[in-house]
Amino acid sequence: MNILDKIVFDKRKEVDLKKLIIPTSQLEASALFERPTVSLAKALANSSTGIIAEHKRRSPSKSVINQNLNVQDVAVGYENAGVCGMSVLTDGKYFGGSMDDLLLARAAVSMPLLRKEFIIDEYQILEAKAYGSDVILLIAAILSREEIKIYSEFAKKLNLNVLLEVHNEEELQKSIMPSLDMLGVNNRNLKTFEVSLEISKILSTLIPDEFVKVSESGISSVEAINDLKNYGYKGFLIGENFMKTDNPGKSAQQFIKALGA
Ligand SMILES: O=P(O)(O)OC[C@@H](O)[C@@H](O)c1c[nH]c2ccccc12
Repeated sequence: MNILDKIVFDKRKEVDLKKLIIPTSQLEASALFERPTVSLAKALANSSTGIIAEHKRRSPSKSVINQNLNVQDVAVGYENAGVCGMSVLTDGKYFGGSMDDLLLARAAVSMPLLRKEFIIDEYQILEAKAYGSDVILLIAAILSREEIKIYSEFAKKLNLNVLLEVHNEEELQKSIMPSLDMLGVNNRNLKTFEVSLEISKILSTLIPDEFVKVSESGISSVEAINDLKNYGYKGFLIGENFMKTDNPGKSAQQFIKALGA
């Protein structure tokens, strides 16, 4: 089993257990379930910087990144820096995140929040909404075209934006459908952890114009962003580069200033 298979194997067990503890009726009764969501796709389309900043304590590829921070401080720091939105890792076992991280971030900021998760069940989409998320991530590497269709349409009905993540041409071709808002190219192969920004460049021409293009992972310089902008990218998902510092908000602020946009 590769790491992605392991994550999905564990995730199925986790979701089955969660369903027994918190039924969907309870999720739907959450006060946040009625909250009007905000669109990350629109924020990116109207932005000249396009930064989506991530909260990530650790990862299977890097082990510990930063375990000493308060998620609310990070969220407020990112928002003050002027990012377009924040990605909050909610997987516990491999990334050290939690649903509480999402809830706490929601309580602290009003910018669009993306629930960064391995979604394999509609239950997790209801959960995302109930904990204050505006956007969900769907990962093409772990879903069939049919599942992507069902989950994205379900998310749209809940007024959530959908970011669909691909890593190669095959995943991209199988995923294109009108119920997606943003197409993200993950520069990191989730099976081998290899990172190359060339993936974003190669796949850029195959993404239809109606989708907001997002480049994800391994981005650590202003030059990389200016380069990717030439390939039509409007969104840039950055985690480690900010999270490895003592003050991710301040790092994001300096980064955005250096972008000069
Ligand atoms: O820390 P980085 O290299 O800037 O990457 C952020 C983000 O793209 C990465 O965390 C990510 C992209 N897709 C994912 C899917 C699951 C978990 C994590 C991810």
